[in-house]
Amino acid sequence: MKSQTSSWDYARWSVGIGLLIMGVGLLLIGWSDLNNVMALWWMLPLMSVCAFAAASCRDWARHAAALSRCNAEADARHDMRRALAEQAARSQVEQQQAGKFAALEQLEHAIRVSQIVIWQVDTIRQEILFDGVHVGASDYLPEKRTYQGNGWFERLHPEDRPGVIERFADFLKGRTATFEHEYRIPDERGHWRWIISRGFVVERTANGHVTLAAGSHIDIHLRKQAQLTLHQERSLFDVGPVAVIRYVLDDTRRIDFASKNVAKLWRYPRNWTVVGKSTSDMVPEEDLAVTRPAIMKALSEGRNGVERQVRLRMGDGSLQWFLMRGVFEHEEGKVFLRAYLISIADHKAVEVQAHQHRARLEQLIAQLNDAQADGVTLQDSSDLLNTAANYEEAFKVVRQAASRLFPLWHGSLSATRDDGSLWQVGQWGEPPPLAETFRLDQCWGLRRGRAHSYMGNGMHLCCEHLHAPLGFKLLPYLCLPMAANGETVGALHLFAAEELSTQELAEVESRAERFAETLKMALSNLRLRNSLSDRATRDGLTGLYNRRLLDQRLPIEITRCAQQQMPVSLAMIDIDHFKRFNDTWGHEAGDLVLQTVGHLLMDKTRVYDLAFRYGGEELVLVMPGCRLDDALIKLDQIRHDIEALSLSFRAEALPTVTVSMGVAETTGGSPETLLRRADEALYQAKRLGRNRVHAAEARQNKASEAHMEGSQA
Ligand SMILES: Nc1nc2c(ncn2[C@@H]2O[C@H](COP(=O)(O)OP(=O)(O)OP(=O)(O)O)[C@@H](O)[C@H]2O)c(=O)[nH]1
Repeated sequence: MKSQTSSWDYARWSVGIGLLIMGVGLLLIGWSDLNNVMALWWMLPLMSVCAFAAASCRDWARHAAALSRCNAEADARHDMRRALAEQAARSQVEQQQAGKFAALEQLEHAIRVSQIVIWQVDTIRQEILFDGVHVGASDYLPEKRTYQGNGWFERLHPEDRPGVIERFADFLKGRTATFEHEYRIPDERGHWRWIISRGFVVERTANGHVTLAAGSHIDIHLRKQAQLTLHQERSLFDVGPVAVIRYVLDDTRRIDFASKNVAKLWRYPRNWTVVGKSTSDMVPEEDLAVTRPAIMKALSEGRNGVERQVRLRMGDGSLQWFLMRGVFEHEEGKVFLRAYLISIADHKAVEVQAHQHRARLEQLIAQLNDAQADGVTLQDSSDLLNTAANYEEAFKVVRQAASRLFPLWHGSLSATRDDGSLWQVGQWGEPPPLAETFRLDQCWGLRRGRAHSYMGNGMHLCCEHLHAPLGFKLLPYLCLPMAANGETVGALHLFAAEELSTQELAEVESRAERFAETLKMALSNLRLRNSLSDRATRDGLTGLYNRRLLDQRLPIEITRCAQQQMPVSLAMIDIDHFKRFNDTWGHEAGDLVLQTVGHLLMDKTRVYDLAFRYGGEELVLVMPGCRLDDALIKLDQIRHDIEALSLSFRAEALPTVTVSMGVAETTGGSPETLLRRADEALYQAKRLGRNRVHAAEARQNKASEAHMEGSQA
């Protein structure tokens, strides 16, 4: 300390002051008085004492001053300390207060940020005070609001309000220790938001009734929405349209999980379960063959899942389309497929419908194109038919046009004869066995005067001119009558090569009617022309072709058949003992016999065969394409039929009429030789006893033919 004085200082001060007093004493008494020098010796302690005293006095003074200063300083320090203490105390209070304020601010901030609303209920005042950030969607507004009475509850969602009121009443009446409930309140925009409200008791009466309670609201909207969505999704899988199954991707394909709704959705009994079954039990084999490789491919490519359309077997046995979204799950070294399945039956039905519409449209376009092509074909056919000289030419045109118009159909053309019956002009493809001649009433189309369609399903009548053998499966066919100028001129017959629908048959019928329309005028013209020509070519008594026509036609038929490597057989027919008959029964009766035999010949022979009156009672039958053996059989039948005739003239029975026949065959030989050989054979038949058929032998034929042709040359 600077103010402290050491005893050494006192000593220094004492010596100094003593020396000073002694000097002053010497000056006063003078150096001359050395007697008094001794006196100085005693003055020394005195001076020292004086100096000491002086020094002490100075120290005392200094001490006193220092003490005084110290006291003052001490007082000052005390004051300062007190002031500092007071200051510190004040600061502490201030700090405490400041801390409190900061904490409150932080709390308030935290409340605002966390969207917590603090509430306080005063049951005595019947009011609820809210403090904090009002729950809102985006623009939060600080709110300090008091609701009186039920003002707050009226803001709640109507569905939640009764529950909240009930629970809050329980809480206020002390029935529950705390209040906790989730409900909806409106936000600033009027949208409902979920909150959770929790409360606790602050004060209560002696009987337990709450007088003051406090609590908080916390916005749980997002969580609640997520909860609701999850719940909805879960219920979707349990009662909704999506079925969930899981099965192991090994050879068993065993299903180990299924949602509750599977039985209902798949139309199985309520207690039925798919768990434990294999996917093979549910999916048809052909679908499995495609779906399984697709699933395994997706797995091998490391995908998370797979999406397929599959058909599942329903409880009622039907197959229904489903969209399957599968997710792979790996568990305990096994791979499972969790499949979410939703019916796409409606979608598929629409798809099928759309496909049908598209197909129908394409069909219509095709029909339009076909119709245009048909129009061209019909026009061409019409032109050609009008120039056809005879039925054969007409038939060629018809066959060609029909093959183009009805490529998958076989057919036949019939024409009307003078007696009203019909004969087959020709046929193409492979129609069922048909009568070569038939009556008009044997065809339903001709009978009714309109197209007759036969579906082969037992619903339609089959025409009699079809001679389908027993067990023959008759496919759909059409008969289209053709009438012109008030008379039937013929019929077009079309036979399907395969089963077809009613719709398809109707379409062909419509087209065939147009074809028949074109055809009928040509047939009518042809018939008229033929009738005029018949008068020049037919024998007036018998109706058979005359010899002039035989001379024209025989070479044509031989050449035509030879081109197709076919023979022509020719029969010369002569009525036995006709002279005698005439002589006995008269010439008119003889005419009747000739006429009857002529008609029988026309009736009993094919349409291709040509019967001529060669001269007198001699008739000739030309059978193109007919071998000698077949001709013999046919001729013998005719001979028999003639013999079986029972004729009467003027109510008088005529005797049995018999004929003799000689037949020869040629392939490309001359007409004259053929006629001659047939005549020779006839001669033989007469010679052998009549009423018989005699054939020129094949070898002899050849030799004789060669010889005769050689001699003619
Ligand atoms: N009624 C009728 N008789 C005819 C006609 N044309 C020919 N005749 C007769 O037919 C007869 C032919 O007789 P013949 O050639 O002698 O032969 P046949 O009496 O039939 O004796 P065979 O032929 O040997 O069995 C003659 O009496 C002719 O008058 C005809 O148009 N009408």
